[in-house]
Amino acid sequence: MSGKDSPALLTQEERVHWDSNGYLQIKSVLTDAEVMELREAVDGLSSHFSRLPISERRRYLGLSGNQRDLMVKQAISFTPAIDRLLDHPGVFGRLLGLMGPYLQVVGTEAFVRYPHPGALLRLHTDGGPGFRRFLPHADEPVLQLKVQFFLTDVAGPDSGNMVVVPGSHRRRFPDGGPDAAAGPRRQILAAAGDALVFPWSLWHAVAPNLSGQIRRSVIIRYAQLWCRPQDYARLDDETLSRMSPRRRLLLGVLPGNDGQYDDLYRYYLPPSGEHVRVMYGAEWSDSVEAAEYAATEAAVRSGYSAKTRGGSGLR
Ligand SMILES: O=C(O)CCC(=O)C(=O)O
Ligand SMILES: [Fe+2]
Repeated sequence: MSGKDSPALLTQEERVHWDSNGYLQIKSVLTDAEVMELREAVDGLSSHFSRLPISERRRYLGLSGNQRDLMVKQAISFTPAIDRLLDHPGVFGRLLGLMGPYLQVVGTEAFVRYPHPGALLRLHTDGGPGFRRFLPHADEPVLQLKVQFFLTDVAGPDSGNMVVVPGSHRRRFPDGGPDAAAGPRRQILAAAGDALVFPWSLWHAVAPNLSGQIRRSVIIRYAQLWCRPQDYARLDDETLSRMSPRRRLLLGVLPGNDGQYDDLYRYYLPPSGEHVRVMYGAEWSDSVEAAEYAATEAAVRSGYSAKTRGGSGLR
C-alpha cells in the first residue's frame, strides 16, 4: 500500500497545531450515548466516595486543586464505562502518532468540579519539580500526555474550563510560579464528547465555575512504556480480566509476564513484534508509522542475534 493510501495517524494540520500550541482538541469523539453512560458512571463514583469515611477515600482521591472538587484515581477499577476510552478510535490513532507504539496507560481519573467563583486550580505543569525540567522536542515521541474527555458542555468561559497558555509546552515553568509575562491564557471551550490532548509540560489551570453546572470529565494518562504507572502498581484481576489484548498491553500485562508483573525488564525492552502488531491493530496497521516501527524492531532483532553470535552481551 502506498503512503498516500495509508491511514494518517495525525493530519499535518493537527501536527502543526500540536507543535505550535501544545495541545489538540478533537471534537465529537464520544457519541451522546457514550457521554451519558460515562456521566452516570462518574456520578456513581462521586456518590460512592462521598459515603466513604475519609480514611478509606484517601487511597483513591488525588489532587483536584481545592477542597471541594473530586478527583478519583484508578477510576477504571470502579467502572467498566471507562474501558473504551483507553484506545478510543476517535483518539488512539493520534496518540500512536504522537507517542509511537510503546505507550501505556499510567492513570485513569474521574473529575467532578462544582460551581465556585474562584480559580479551581492554579497554573502548573504536571509531574512536579522532577518532570518540570524536561521539555518536549518537536520531532520526538511524547514522553507523557493526558487526554481529557469532557462529559459536560463547557461552551462558555468560566464554566470550570481548562485554561492553557498556548505554546508554553516548550518553555520552562518558573519555580516561583508564572508572572504576568506568562503569556495570554486561553480557556478551552468544549462540548460534551470532545477530547483535549495535552503533554505534561503545557502550562495549564482550571477556571472558576460560574455556570451553575457541575463539570464532569475523565482523564486518561499515557506515558512511554518504560515509565512507572501513576495510580496503580498492578491492577486487580477483575479489572484486567475484562480487557481486550490491546487494553491489557496498555495496562502493563505484557506477553510473557501475563498477569505476573515479575519481569520488569520487559517494560524497558518489550518482547519483539507483539507490541507493534497489537498497538496498531487492524485499524492502523497500514500506516507508514506501523511499517517504520516494524522495520526498526526487525533491525534491532537482527542486531541482537549478531551480537549474541559474537558472544557480546545485549545490554
Ligand atoms: O480538571 C482539569 O481540567 C485539569 C486538571 C489538571 O490539571 C490535570 O489533570 O492535569
Ligand atoms: Fe494538571
